[in-house]
Amino acid sequence: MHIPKVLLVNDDPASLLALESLLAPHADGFGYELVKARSGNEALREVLRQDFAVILLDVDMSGMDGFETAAALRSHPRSAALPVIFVTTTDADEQHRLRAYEHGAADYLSAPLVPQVVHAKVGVFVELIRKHQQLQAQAEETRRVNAELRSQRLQDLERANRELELEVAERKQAEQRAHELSTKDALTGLVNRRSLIQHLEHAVASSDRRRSQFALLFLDLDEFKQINDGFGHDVGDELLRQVAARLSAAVRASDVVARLGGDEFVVLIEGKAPAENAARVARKIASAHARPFTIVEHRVHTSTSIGIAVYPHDGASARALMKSADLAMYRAKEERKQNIGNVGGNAGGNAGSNAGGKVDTQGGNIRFFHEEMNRREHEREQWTGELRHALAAGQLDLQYQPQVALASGQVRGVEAQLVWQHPRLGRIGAAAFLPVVQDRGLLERVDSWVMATVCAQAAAWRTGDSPLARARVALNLVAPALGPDLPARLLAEVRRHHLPAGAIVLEISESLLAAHNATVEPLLRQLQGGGVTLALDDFGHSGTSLAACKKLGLDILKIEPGFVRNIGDNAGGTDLVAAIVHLARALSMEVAAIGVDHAHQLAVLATLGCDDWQGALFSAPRTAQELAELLPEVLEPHTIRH
Ligand SMILES: Nc1nc2c(ncn2[C@@H]2O[C@H](COP(=O)(O)OP(=O)(O)OP(=O)(O)O)[C@@H](O)[C@H]2O)c(=O)[nH]1
Repeated sequence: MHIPKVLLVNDDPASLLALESLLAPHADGFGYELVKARSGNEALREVLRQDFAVILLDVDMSGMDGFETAAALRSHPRSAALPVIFVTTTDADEQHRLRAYEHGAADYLSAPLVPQVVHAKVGVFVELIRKHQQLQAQAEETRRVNAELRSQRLQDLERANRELELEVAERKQAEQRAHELSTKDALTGLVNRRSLIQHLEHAVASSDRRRSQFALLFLDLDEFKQINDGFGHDVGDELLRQVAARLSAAVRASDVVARLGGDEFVVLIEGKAPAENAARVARKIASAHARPFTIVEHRVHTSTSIGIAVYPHDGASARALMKSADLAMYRAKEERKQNIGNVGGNAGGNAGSNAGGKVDTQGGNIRFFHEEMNRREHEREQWTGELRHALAAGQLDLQYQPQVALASGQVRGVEAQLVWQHPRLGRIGAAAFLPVVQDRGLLERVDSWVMATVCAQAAAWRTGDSPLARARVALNLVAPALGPDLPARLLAEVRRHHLPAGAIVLEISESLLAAHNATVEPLLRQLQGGGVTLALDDFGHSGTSLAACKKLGLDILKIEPGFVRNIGDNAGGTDLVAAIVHLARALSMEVAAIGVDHAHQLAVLATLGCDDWQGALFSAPRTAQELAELLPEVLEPHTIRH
């Protein structure tokens, strides 16, 4: 607390000293300080500098008198409330006294000054300021304490909040852990048996609601026990983990992969065509197992037996379906064992096979619970195996069907068609095996062979004096999609054989375009940039719009045989072909008709302004050898017979 101060103002030094002397003993005793000012202005300066409890102001000062000084003090906010005691040495009248009060006097003293009176009056104000200071100090303390309490409370709240958040997070983590423990397999992180049953029951309910199907794959590693025994349990564990990873990589994110325990796994496949998808996934899994696993310094070979059951055919409940899939897996395992027995009794198993003598089962055996599906799967496997063999054994060949210009009757080109000299079935076309063989890698290898053979043949015709020296050669692909590397593969063959632009035509099916419009466009541009002509095969077969043909910038449109067959019928078949020719013209595309077997069809096509045609009426597809033998007779300008 500050020591209270009392300001004495008088322009007469003697009076000022007298007043000071009068107050000094009291100031010492009462604990306040005296400050002197010798004019009104000096008093004003002092009150701006320091705080006073009271001011004793002489009224009769020369220059600025006491009243003027008081008025100035009142006008300043800092001193407006400062109590003023007027002091006068003259014997003031009542008028004078009133004037003083009008100027805001707190009190009035006139000569002769009685010390006790002056002490008492000054003491009141000093006491007042002391009380005021005390109150201020208390208020300050209260504010400080309040602020402290607030901040303390805030800190307490924040701490409590943090503790609460931590507890919530810990509880959540614990719940998550508990959930994982109850739903996940600890070794592999896959869905566990308990959770799989729930997934299955859910799948059953949703399948019943939608009247849809779903498939269950039951997998068991072959001779896993021997791996455990041969390499140790830790290697066995790591193998299970790696198998889990390969399984997860082989399926879509929406499929459920579970470990039942031991070396048993289950994959649940929902969505469209679950049986077909299951077979595909099973093959993918089997081939994923065909690659060895690297565990520490070991290269471990394994394979898996897979049983497939489809809901609701093969089981009316989750458990019944599991049983069927398990049974199918068991049969797959039995078959495998029999095969191994047949191959040479290498029942030494994987540990033995890891040492070198593994019986190649393509990574596993797959068996449907349902016999019909098994039959189909078996058929598919057989065709795939035979085609793989056919490619290696040179059983594949190409036949060429001439394409004739309608206006001139000249052979403009040939369309290469894949044929297979099948050892059992004789010569068969690609249509016989394409729907069955789904091994995309194999089909792409067949395409590579077709591209290389067609380009080599085209080059051979061009170098000799063959009537086909200027013919363009069209080829068809067997793979179900235009892979991103297809242009590079085909153009490499074109360049290898020094074929000029326009020598090779790639026939693209409507289905090939339909599925991949956005990704296909740049591939088509790349092919055209490399001099390959593009034809849309079998137009009208699956409803490609002409606008799409225009957008894709195709060069030739081949009208499918079904339309050609209907030429001349009474149901507007001719009009339909006329409309197609007309629209193709409008899009600046060449038009060719396929499957022209009768002269009347040819006559109509001629009147419609079709560019080329191809069909039995001119020639069936023939091998290059056969074509050469038939030359020149077949390749003479053709005469249209009406
Ligand atoms: N490393 C490891 N082994 C396990 C685990 N759980 C079970 N096993 C072993 O896995 C083996 C399962 O063997 P089976 O599937 O019955 O037999 P297999 O040797 O695979 O023979 P087949 O299935 O008939 O080809 C047993 O030897 C179990 O001891 C595990 O968590 N880790």
